[in-house]
Amino acid sequence: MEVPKSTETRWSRVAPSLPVRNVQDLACPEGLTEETLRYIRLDIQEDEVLAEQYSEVPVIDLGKLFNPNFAEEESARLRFACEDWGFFRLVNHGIPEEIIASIRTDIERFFKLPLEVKSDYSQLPGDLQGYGQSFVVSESQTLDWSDMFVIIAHPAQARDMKYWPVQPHTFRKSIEDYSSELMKTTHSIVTVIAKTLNIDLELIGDKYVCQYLRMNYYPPCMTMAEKVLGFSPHSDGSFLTLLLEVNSVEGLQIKRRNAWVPVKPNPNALLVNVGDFLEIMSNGKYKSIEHRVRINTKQERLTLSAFYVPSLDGLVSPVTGGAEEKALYKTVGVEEYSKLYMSNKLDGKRALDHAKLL
Ligand SMILES: O=C(O)CCC(=O)C(=O)O
Ligand SMILES: [Fe+2]
Repeated sequence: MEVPKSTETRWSRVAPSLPVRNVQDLACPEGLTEETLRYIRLDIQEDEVLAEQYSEVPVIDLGKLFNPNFAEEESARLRFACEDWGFFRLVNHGIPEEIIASIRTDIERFFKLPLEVKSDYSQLPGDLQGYGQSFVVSESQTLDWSDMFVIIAHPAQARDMKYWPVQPHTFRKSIEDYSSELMKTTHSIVTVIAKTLNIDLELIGDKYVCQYLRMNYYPPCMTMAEKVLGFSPHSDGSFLTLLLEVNSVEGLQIKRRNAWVPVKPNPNALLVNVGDFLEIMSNGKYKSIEHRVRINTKQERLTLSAFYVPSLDGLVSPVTGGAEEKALYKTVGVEEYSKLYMSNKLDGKRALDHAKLL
């Protein structure tokens, strides 16, 4: 897969950084201060939370997708998951346990480093790479009760990176190992997705060339957990996203039939979701679903999201099944769409709504 060299610098124009406070450093105050009060959200949707649907997120077994005895049935389940939920749990994903264990440990260690050390990482060259305050966030995220560290980790691009974080000292290896394993897993899923949509794999080939790893840290908040959000409601501006729950503290909720469904962490699985570009390409058959993160009163939540994004030069068009199926989306330029996604010019709508044909 070709990865355009210019991607890194162009991203800084697509997604300029907004200054945000380091939330972990606010140190879960016992009382409210002026600084923490600004995180109180008046817009937390009071939609129903359906805790009883907790365990219903579809589970897909990657092994079965490639086992001739089960492939047909499992692919049908995958199709249902993408159509009806936009999310699924991936079990039997094939990533060696040691690799997952190392990345988990290193992410935990990373967020425990003193603020000065982590902040140094925000000065690293490479635009889409940085920690906390100086890093790219969209306008709606400036009030999020969380910190993040993002790194471009597509193996081909990562090799060109000259400066890697040196603490924890195994960080680079953990990231590289996880990243390349995950790339293989993603390729397998995409192969099946292409089949279920009856789309030539070649047509999808350039839709998941860039992999961005984003480590999320959601500090607990004793005094006002109910009033803050770790991550504002959003759908992902990716083709596909694969989430690893670094620890098992809950918080993620997904929108389903106008209610929020909490997702129970599963240490042995990944959580996969359809992103905006896949919704467009599937002409709306597969859904890029809104999700958000709530905050815990006592425990920190740690996750690692991997976003698979098309090359900035590319275009994404809806693929229709023939003359009788009308296109419901415009063809979008990836760069232009990403700019819109990151901007605050969405008038309360999602970027995806701008891609829909009326
Ligand atoms: O941390 C989570 O559970 C969700 C993160 C997420 O939605 C994202 O990174 O886009
Ligand atoms: Fe997300």
